[in-house]
Amino acid sequence: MAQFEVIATPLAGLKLIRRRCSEDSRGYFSRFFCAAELNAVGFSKPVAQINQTLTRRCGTVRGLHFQAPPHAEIKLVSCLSGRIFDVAVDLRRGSSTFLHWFGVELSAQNRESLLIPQGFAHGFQTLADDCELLYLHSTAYAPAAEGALHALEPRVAIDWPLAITEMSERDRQHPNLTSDFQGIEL
Ligand SMILES: Cc1cn([C@H]2C[C@H](O)[C@@H](COP(=O)(O)OP(=O)(O)O[C@H]3O[C@@H](C)C(=O)[C@@H](O)[C@H]3O)O2)c(=O)[nH]c1=O
Repeated sequence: MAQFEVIATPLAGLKLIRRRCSEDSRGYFSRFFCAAELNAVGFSKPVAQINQTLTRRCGTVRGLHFQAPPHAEIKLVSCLSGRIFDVAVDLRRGSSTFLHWFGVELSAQNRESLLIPQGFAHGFQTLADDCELLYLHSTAYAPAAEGALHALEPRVAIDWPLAITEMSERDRQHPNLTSDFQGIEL
């Protein structure tokens, strides 16, 4: 039996993954990652790195981040405690949804993850204090390949659910996109 329900989003290749779970009086069992099943729906490379973050304050935004080719990466983003509004932005050159964004609530309770293909920027806003995230990446961290968009980039115009309470100094400094930005050639 499939362990994941795979839900399409309006952005081709970007998928919401709902983990099934079996419960009994002790609690529950839920498969978190399965190479065979998730390869087939877009996590088509081995996991190269797993990262964990804790974000203390409700309303904090992290992102929007991506890695440029040849270090472009697939990410599976999950929220292990708390609630977040998770966002992916299509940066693929020539995409019919170029610069469109998709946002969804991820939480420990809904057991949903966002499977983000190469060519997308990613960010999130915490909807509660003390949000813990787990990221599975297909590519190792490559600081020289890091790219970013400002969370308030006007050409993307993300409708963040809450007032932004905190951002990193680095994320505050990202410049707006220039009018000639054509996206990422994968
Ligand atoms: C992203 C990353 C950062 N670092 C280092 C760099 C820095 O010293 C410290 C904190 O990095 P940052 O401030 O960039 O962390 P953060 O702003 O949380 O970055 C994350 O944001 C979200 C939205 C994502 O999608 C993630 O992939 C990642 O880019 O950790 C690693 O060692 N490995 C990594 O994979």
